[in-house]
Amino acid sequence: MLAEQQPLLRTKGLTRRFGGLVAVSDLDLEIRPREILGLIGPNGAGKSTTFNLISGFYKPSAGELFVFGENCTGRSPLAISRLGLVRTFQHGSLMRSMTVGDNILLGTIHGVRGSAQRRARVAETAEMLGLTAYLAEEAGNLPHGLQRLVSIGIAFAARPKLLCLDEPLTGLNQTEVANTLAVLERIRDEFSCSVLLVEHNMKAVMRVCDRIVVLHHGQHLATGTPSEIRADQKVIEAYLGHRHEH
Ligand SMILES: Nc1ncnc2c1ncn2[C@@H]1O[C@H](COP(=O)(O)OP(=O)(O)OP(=O)(O)O)[C@@H](O)[C@H]1O
Repeated sequence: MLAEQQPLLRTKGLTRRFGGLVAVSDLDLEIRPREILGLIGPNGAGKSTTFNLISGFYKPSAGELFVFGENCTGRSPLAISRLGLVRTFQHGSLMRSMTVGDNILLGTIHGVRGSAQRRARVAETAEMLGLTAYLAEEAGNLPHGLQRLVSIGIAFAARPKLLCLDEPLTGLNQTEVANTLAVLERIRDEFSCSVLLVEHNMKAVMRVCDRIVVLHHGQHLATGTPSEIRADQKVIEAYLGHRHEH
């Protein structure tokens, strides 16, 4: 198989139990180069657990995780991030009392050598996110939507090959959502970076994702393009028929 056709990430039978509860069960999924993959499902479906398993924050109870072809099962989050998989956190990952520029600089620490190169990376990242005018502002003073973009900026400053975003649209207004989706498309198209998007905003997921994986009760329910998922009877019954946005 040609390198560019290999999935960036693949799970095989990935399982995580918490006591008697199986939060993720026997999950096979793959993330391909240059795609935005949505991970959706009702509350408690296992999305966050999957996200934590993929980024190394949880160890699987069973199954395997391959990142860029390497077996990463049981590896630490730092070891996995050094391969080029970077994640954000549901409630943002920024330092409120630091400037936007210094926040983005944090994201360059492991991946970029030399202060001039780091400054250039911060400037390029800020430009890409539309944050150049705010570089000297304290991050905590920015509107919520811009703070969320700064969190993406910190993660993207490392120039990952796979960017994993945990509910990046929560609390954003329509303009901010549209803005963030445009950023995700640029990340995919201009930097050839894949994005894993865990998100409850279905309209946004349907608009921006190339493919979508649906979980239900910790199990894989469906995978497909947005139009395939919208038309999937199992998905409509389990999820899309109800309104689970929050
Ligand atoms: N650390 C934990 N300890 C015990 N149970 C957990 C833990 N994390 C998750 N669970 C349980 O695992 C199941 C899956 O939870 P998870 O948070 O992965 O779902 P989710 O799809 O992300 O939900 P939401 O949309 O509400 O964020 C739930 O029943 C949850 O209560």
